[in-house]
Amino acid sequence: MEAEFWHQRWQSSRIGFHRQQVNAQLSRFWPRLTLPEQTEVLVPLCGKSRDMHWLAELGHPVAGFELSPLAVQDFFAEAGLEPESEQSGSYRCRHAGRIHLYEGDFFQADSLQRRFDAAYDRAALIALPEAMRTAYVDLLARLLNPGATLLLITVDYAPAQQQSPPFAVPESEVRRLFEAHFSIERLGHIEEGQSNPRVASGERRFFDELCFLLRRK
Ligand SMILES: C[S@@+](CC[C@H](N)C(=O)[O-])C[C@H]1O[C@@H](n2cnc3c(N)ncnc32)[C@H](O)[C@@H]1O
Repeated sequence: MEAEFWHQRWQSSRIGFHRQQVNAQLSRFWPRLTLPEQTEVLVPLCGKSRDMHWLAELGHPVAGFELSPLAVQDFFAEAGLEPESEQSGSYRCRHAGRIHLYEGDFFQADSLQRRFDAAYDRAALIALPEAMRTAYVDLLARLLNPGATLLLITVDYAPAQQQSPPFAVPESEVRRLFEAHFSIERLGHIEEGQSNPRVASGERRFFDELCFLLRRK
């Protein structure tokens, strides 16, 4: 999607992807990664996700990347935090406690010359249209050290829509995109069923949330 699409979504508060609760598959499966608490976690396309507070509370430094200044501002304000701010390469970096949010285009992240041993993607890959996904995966492969782990959460639903996010990214697509650079294990699968309004209305046949553990080769 174009940057303007996301800026408009934040400006008009059309952020249906944002959750008040920590993602259930994150809290269930993160312990499987058995990461030392000092391991910094890369969170691409982070929005104002509360999952970042959860990771920081475990002791992890967190490096989030987010296009929207409004999202970054809200993230800290809603937590009652007053971040410090500094320029870091082409990014404005706002940080408080263990959490650093890099404001700008994640696709420029190479320029920081940073590498990570862990990453968390919830609603980042599925926010990108098909044409951008290979570039996203290639960038993740460059940013993650060999042996690094990525907890990836996607959605799969039918009938799939092609025009706007969230895009359906089934297991076959995850394997096609990542298998050159990562080993892949599917950890979990939540069927929203009738609790999803579009399934309940008959507009969609199913809506599932998938969770994968990927390890950089
Ligand atoms: C679907 S939302 C998911 C946000 C977050 N991961 C969550 O779980 O709530 C996608 C987010 O990515 C941001 N975004 C989109 N393209 C981006 C880019 N190129 N660089 C950084 N952030 C981007 C959008 O502004 C939006 O906040």
